[in-house]
Amino acid sequence: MTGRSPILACEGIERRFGGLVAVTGVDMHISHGEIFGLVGPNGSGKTTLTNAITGFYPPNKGRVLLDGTDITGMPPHRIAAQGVARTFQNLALFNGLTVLDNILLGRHVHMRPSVFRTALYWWLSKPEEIAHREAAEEIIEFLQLQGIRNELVDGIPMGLKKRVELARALVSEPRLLILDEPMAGMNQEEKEYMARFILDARDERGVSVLLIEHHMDVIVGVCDRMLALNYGEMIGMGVPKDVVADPRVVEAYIGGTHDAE
Ligand SMILES: Nc1ncnc2c1ncn2[C@@H]1O[C@H](COP(=O)(O)OP(=O)(O)OP(=O)(O)O)[C@@H](O)[C@H]1O
Repeated sequence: MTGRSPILACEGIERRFGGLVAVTGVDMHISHGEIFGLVGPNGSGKTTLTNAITGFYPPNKGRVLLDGTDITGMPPHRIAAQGVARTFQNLALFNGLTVLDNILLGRHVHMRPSVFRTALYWWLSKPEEIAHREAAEEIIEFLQLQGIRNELVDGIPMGLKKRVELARALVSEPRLLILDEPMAGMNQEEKEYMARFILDARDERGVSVLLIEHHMDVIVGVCDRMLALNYGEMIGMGVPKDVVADPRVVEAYIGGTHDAE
């Protein structure tokens, strides 16, 4: 590990919206193979930091480095092409398409434009499209989605929708996977499944993970290190069991709208 750049480094990140400072002074890094948690009460800047990393809202100050390469201010599609995949807090699946087709869309970063245009309809016709389908099938098996692969996403339960989103992110073969509240609205059993899949993605597929999550039991159980934000500022970083016991973090959660479960 010595001498190797972290998969992600954020240096002095600040993002403002008009007069509102949504995130400021964020310095953090994620090592290769690490599962890194990001917590904070509502409005503390978690999504803004994620958007600064992924190019949706570039930072006003600071730098974002991916495996040592400065990606600050690159448009989201170029950052995705560099190997950064994300899932969204509010699901971003395509209703009217099947589970398989939604997952196949995650291959777009590997498709030539002409292939992408026709992928959903003609993917059986060429070796390249067959390779994309094989990648999708492999992820379907990995995430145990075989039983619903041909169902429309519209009708499947929320826990499975979240899993399909994870599948669509993983099928792009990312180096860094950013998961924005992948367990929101899940029951205990679904949460345990999702936690297992995240660990397996790291262990078996070598993906590094930035995990935004309100469920502290998940953060403590799954993450190697974590960062806590409050009002856009860092209030704790380190090993989860220490950070969640930090009085500033406890206070932020008691004062906020989320319970530290
Ligand atoms: N596009 C935007 N325009 C204006 N203000 C914004 C924008 N995005 C976020 N904010 C503000 O920035 C602050 C941080 O919001 P952000 O969504 O990053 O917090 P969060 O920690 O992700 O919250 P939640 O847990 O509710 O998702 C909030 O005050 C929010 O209102």
